[in-house]
Amino acid sequence: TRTSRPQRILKAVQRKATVGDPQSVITAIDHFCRHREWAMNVGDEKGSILDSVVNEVSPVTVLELGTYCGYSTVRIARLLPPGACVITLEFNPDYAAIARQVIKWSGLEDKVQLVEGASGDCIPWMKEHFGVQAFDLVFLDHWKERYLPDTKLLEECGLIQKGTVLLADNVICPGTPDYLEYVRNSPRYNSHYYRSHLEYTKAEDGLEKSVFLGY
Ligand SMILES: O=C(NCCO)c1cc(-c2ccc(F)cc2)cc(O)c1O
Ligand SMILES: [Mg+2]
Repeated sequence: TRTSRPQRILKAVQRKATVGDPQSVITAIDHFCRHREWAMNVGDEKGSILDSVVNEVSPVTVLELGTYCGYSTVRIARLLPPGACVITLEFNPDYAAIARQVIKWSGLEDKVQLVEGASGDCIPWMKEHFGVQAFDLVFLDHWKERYLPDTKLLEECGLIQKGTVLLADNVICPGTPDYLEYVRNSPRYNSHYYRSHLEYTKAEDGLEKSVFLGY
């Protein structure tokens, strides 16, 4: 049977990127997805906004919801200082298997913990299992209907504390209307919309950054 799209993305990384060079992995995936086959990576345009938020927050612990092929995991991890790490959750085992290899090719495996499972099941175990107090940055990029319930679950588990920054992909396309309404109307969040485009296209999309103000 045919290879999968994630397998073809990994092949492009292995053909075009240099082992241990995260930027070359990012460039190889963006080139493949722009010129060969579209895929749902955050991409270079929104990726630059992600970079600027990571640099502004200088997080010690990052939670990424939705790994896919590991493109944004590599973007985030390449900016982290020694001792900082990103925990990334992926429900789909085929995506997780490819992401592990992409992350390894980039040489950033020491800064990444990839967890396979459903966010709703894994989040309640984060504190106990990973010794996490609270996340400094959460990048939401998984099933769009899970953004709001998982944000509420993170609040209930005490994994979001005063100053925690939530950065959500795809708030326009495919769209996360209930999540947007919540963070924009809640007195406990300060929200800002970064207007951009759906990865590798001219369609509008954007990132919503929401800072938790505490209770
Ligand atoms: O579903 C998504 N992510 C979770 C996967 O487990 C996702 C989808 C799309 C997209 C797809 C189809 C289309 F027509 C437009 C957008 C884009 C993204 O950036 C995404 O993150
Ligand atoms: Mg996305």
